[in-house]
Amino acid sequence: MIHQPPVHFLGKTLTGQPVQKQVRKLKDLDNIFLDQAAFSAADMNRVVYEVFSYLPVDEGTEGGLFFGMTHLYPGTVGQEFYMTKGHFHTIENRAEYYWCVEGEGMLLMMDKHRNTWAEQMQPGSLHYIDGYTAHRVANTGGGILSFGACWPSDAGHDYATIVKNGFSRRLLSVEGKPALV
Ligand SMILES: O=P(O)(O)OC[C@H]1O[C@H](O)[C@H](O)[C@@H](O)[C@@H]1O
Ligand SMILES: [Fe+2]
Repeated sequence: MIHQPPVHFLGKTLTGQPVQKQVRKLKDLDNIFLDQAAFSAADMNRVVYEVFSYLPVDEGTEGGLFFGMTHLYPGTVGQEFYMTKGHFHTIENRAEYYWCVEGEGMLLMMDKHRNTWAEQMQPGSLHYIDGYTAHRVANTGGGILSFGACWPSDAGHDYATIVKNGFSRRLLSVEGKPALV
């Protein structure tokens, strides 16, 4: 039997059934940004990013893979660029790939010892995120940053550790340029 694949990935667009769309607004990113005054003054309904996910197996399936496309909008809160919440995986040893399709950004990674480093994202850049490593993406450009992701379906997302302790370094816009401080 010959099957048509159910999902198509054209440029930065993921379409077909079953693709799920998740929208994250500023109000979903409480306790993420450093400048709480700037955060409180901002429009909480502002969309920061959208994630389109292809989840062909149930969440938690050992050995399965998920696929996602994230569109992260440009913007800042205080001196910080719009960024994803960031997470460790609940099953800590699970790795992930990110790759940049469009735009300019920075992938922040932090290991269990709280060492933080960053990789530059530009169209075509491929990023291997090892297990035990928290990951967050910031949009440092003037347009949409689109990146793909592929991760194990049993990895899970541990957001709580990042909401509580953050990353050990922050990516700030200093004179319009990204600086890890
Ligand atoms: O989950 P966040 O930290 O908000 O990042 C946004 C999303 O980025 C990628 O698409 C990941 O693969 C998703 O698992 C993640 O949900
Ligand atoms: Fe992840």
